[in-house]
This record gives sequence, structure tokens and C-alpha cells, in this order.
Amino acid sequence: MPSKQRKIAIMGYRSVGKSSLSIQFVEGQFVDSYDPTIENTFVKTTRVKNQEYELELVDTAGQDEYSILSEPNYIKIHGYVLVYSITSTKSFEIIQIIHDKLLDMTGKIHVPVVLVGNKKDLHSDRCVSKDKGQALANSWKAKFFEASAKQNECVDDIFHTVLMETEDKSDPIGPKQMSTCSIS
Ligand SMILES: Nc1nc2c(ncn2[C@@H]2O[C@H](COP(=O)(O)OP(=O)(O)OP(=O)(O)O)[C@@H](O)[C@H]2O)c(=O)[nH]1
Repeated sequence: MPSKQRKIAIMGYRSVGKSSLSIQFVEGQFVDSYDPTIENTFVKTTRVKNQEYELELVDTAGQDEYSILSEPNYIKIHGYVLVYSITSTKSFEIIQIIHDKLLDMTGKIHVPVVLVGNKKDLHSDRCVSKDKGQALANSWKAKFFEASAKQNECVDDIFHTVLMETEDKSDPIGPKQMSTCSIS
């Protein structure tokens, strides 16, 4: 099968771990220092269920409630990874605003999305319950993961799942891949 080109954007509030998840997936390492992103693109070839993908991963600058999603940046994006931190209620509120803006911008009622609650390793700082994350994902009809970029928990599953979400449901790629990380 020829490889497929996919452009995925990773979005969310500042400092939730968008770059850390991207770097963990693409380079297999965790960088502990915090360096705010302007915008960065990673490229990786990856295989999901016998299908090879040329993935272009756009690591966006953190958004807040006032950010305007300018259409040219989001053109030809096949799917979105929307990230909040389980340690930040604000980031959970912002992710809902970002999702609404995406629907407005695309004019669609559903876009291929995976919702991620990152920093799962910071148990004692948790502010957003797993149930709340799951309920939000359900309301979007989206897959949900709690993940840790630091401990490399569920990171591959996030990106493999969003790639599969970009497939037409009738695509012969087959049923969705499930793993112990998959919550919905
Ligand atoms: N404990 C823990 N820390 C994390 C995790 N992911 C990211 N961090 C830390 O959180 C901080 C922010 O991470 P980034 O990956 O830069 O966050 P970002 O969302 O790309 O930030 P912006 O570019 O400002 O939007 C850094 O200090 C990371 O080391 C995680 O899973 N666990």
C-alpha cells in the first residue's frame, strides 16, 4: 500500500505539554526544560495497521480564550490532538473553547479529534478527574487518553489513533486499534 500523507495539529493551552508529547512521539525523549513554542513542525513516518503514514505534526503556540484561529494555518489539516493538563482546570476550560472554534472555523459538526489529559504522572496535583475528561470526549464523539509525555505513557496510541480517525469510516484499514491506554 502506498504511504498516505497526513497533517495533524496539536493544540491546547500554554504549557500543557504539546511540545513534550510531540518530541516524545517523534524523537523518543522527554525534555524537562520549558521553552514556549512559536510554531514547529515535526515529520515522522509511522505505520499503523499495515498502513504507512508520512506524518507532518504541527506543534502550535499555546492558545487561550482570546486566540483567533487563522484559517490559512489550519488549512489541509486532517486531524487534531487537543491537549489539556490534568493539573490545570483552566487548560480544561480552554480546550472546550478551542474545540468550539475549530467547529466554527471548519463549518463541520465533527472533526477528527483525540482529546488528551496530559501530565498523568502528577497524581497529587490533579485538578481534572478522568471522568470529566471522558465525558467531554464522549460529547465530541472523540477518543480520550490520559497520558504522560514524561513517562511515555499512551503517547504512541494518541498519534496512531488520530491517524486512524482521519480515515474514512469505510476505509479498508479496518477496525480501530485498541490498547490498554484507550479509554473510550
Ligand atoms: N510531570 C510532567 N511534566 C510535563 C509533562 N509534559 C510536559 N511537562 C512539562 O511541562 C512544561 C511545559 O511543557 P511543553 O511541552 O513545553 O508545553 P507546551 O504545551 O508545548 O507549551 P507552549 O509551547 O507554551 O504552548 C515543561 O516543563 C515540561 O517538561 C508530563 O507528562 N509530566
